[in-house]
Amino acid sequence: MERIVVIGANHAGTAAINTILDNYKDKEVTIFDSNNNISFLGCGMALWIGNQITSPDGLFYCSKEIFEQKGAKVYLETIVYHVDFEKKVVFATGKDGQSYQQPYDKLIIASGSLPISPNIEGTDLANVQFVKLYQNAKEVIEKLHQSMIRNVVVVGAGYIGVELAEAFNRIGKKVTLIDNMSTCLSGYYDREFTDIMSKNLESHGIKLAYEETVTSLKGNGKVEKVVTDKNEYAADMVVLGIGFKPNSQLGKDNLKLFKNGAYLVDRHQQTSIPDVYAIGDCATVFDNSIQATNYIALATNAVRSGIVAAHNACGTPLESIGVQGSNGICIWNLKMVSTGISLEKAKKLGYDAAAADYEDTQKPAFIQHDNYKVKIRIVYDKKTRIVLGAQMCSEYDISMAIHMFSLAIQEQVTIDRLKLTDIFFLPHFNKPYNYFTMAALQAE
Ligand SMILES: Cc1cc2nc3c(=O)[nH]c(=O)nc-3n(C[C@H](O)[C@H](O)[C@H](O)COP(=O)(O)OP(=O)(O)OC[C@H]3O[C@@H](n4cnc5c(N)ncnc54)[C@H](O)[C@@H]3O)c2cc1C
Ligand SMILES: NC(=O)c1ccc[n+]([C@@H]2O[C@H](COP(=O)([O-])OP(=O)(O)OC[C@H]3O[C@@H](n4cnc5c(N)ncnc54)[C@H](O)[C@@H]3O)[C@@H](O)[C@H]2O)c1
Repeated sequence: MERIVVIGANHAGTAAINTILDNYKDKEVTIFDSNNNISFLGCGMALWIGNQITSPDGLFYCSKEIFEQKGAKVYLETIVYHVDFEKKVVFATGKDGQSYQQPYDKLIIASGSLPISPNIEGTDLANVQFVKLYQNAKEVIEKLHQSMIRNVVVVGAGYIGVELAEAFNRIGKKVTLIDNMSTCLSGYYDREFTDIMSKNLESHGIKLAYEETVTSLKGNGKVEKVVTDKNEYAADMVVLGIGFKPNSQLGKDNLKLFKNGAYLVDRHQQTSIPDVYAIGDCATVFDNSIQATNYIALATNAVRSGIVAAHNACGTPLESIGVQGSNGICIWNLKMVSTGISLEKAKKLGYDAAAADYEDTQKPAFIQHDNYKVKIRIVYDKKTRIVLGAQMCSEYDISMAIHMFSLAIQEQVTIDRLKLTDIFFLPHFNKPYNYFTMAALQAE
């Protein structure tokens, strides 16, 4: 039987493993993961901390037992410390000190990402928290129950930081949100959108500290304050959410790497060494919005890349169709979704880019209930007319709408083709002149 070894069994690894076990019965699958749990949905962390869900049970969708029932060998709490890419052998050590030398015919690396730690004094103080694993969330919740934690400082106003700022505020904590950029969510939206989110955060009592760089964390055993280049903030707990870096420790000396250290992979998820695949947060993606290799750490990319690698590793050629970094966030019922690149990012990348903006209510004025304003921006290249990105914001659930733009970017559709796209009208749902059409018609 062909031997397939998978290193890492979280979202990317789990997708690859289930695809193999469900579709290819003639493979011998061996799985190593250093954690004691798998498939933890990090996105549930803020809901759990903010008491919007009362238990973490629903935040797992797979387990060691499920893999074993499907015939795999699973070693949890087992760290892979070396791979001999020549001899095709994986070396690992279990929590009990047991060592493993596992030969492979095909190797899938799904070693994910690691939280970026700011290089400042005081990160080792008690109550300074990273938030990536189930254990991190559990520890935060236990501390919130045990000790008097009043002031929480969240460093990083990206997706994790904004979601956790809301979560701590929901349970009555005084929250300060710090970011070294001039706004929140700057990696995903233009200012016209992030200012709406900032107003939303402030209106709920979050103190915003943008364009500030944390220089040290102070305290005596436990953290007591955060010092930035401009201010000082009292802190009984500090949460660090300043981004992830790819975890490419195992193959960095043998496999070709992207500029940020992620494993460079082709459209089959294959690395620079044949029969070695990399998926999820440790690997690059093909970004359709810029038609180039990129790094976008999202569970959605992790899952799709896992499926693609599994089929290729089992001999079924399958090409990734690329991604456009579609994402969404919902903070006190303000929903924002985006795909592709923002106008600011497009210009920084040298595109002759423009934005077609529109704002309107979802339904005709004669509908007096559940009729919210929707703000939309379509970013396009003035030269090629191709859609580069889109952003939407509303209290209305616009999550389905962004998928249309995701597909448009994937298929390299021009904004002119969008102008007359067939979009139905029914007053219960939308307007005859809906905001997609009206925005596209604004294009210069
Ligand atoms: C708080 C939070 C909220 C998030 N919310 C969202 C969201 O709403 N939507 C979204 O799309 N994405 C979200 N993400 C991002 C998403 O969680 C990641 O993109 C996803 O986890 C990537 O999956 P992965 O399997 O590639 O990597 P990881 O989840 O990092 O898993 C890597 C696995 O490999 C194992 N491993 C690593 N090295 C070794 C080794 N040497 N030996 C053995 N095992 C090893 C680790 O134990 C781990 O289980 C969120 C992330 C966080 C932290
Ligand atoms: N809803 C979602 O789709 C969702 C939710 C959570 C996480 N995620 C993903 O998980 C990954 C990690 O999320 P994240 O929020 O950690 O990363 P992020 O990249 O979304 O945000 C990091 C933030 O930290 C800021 N920052 C960086 N260095 C800093 C410093 N030294 N001081 C202060 N601020 C600093 C950045 O400006 C940025 O705003 C991302 O890929 C994100 O897309 C997605």
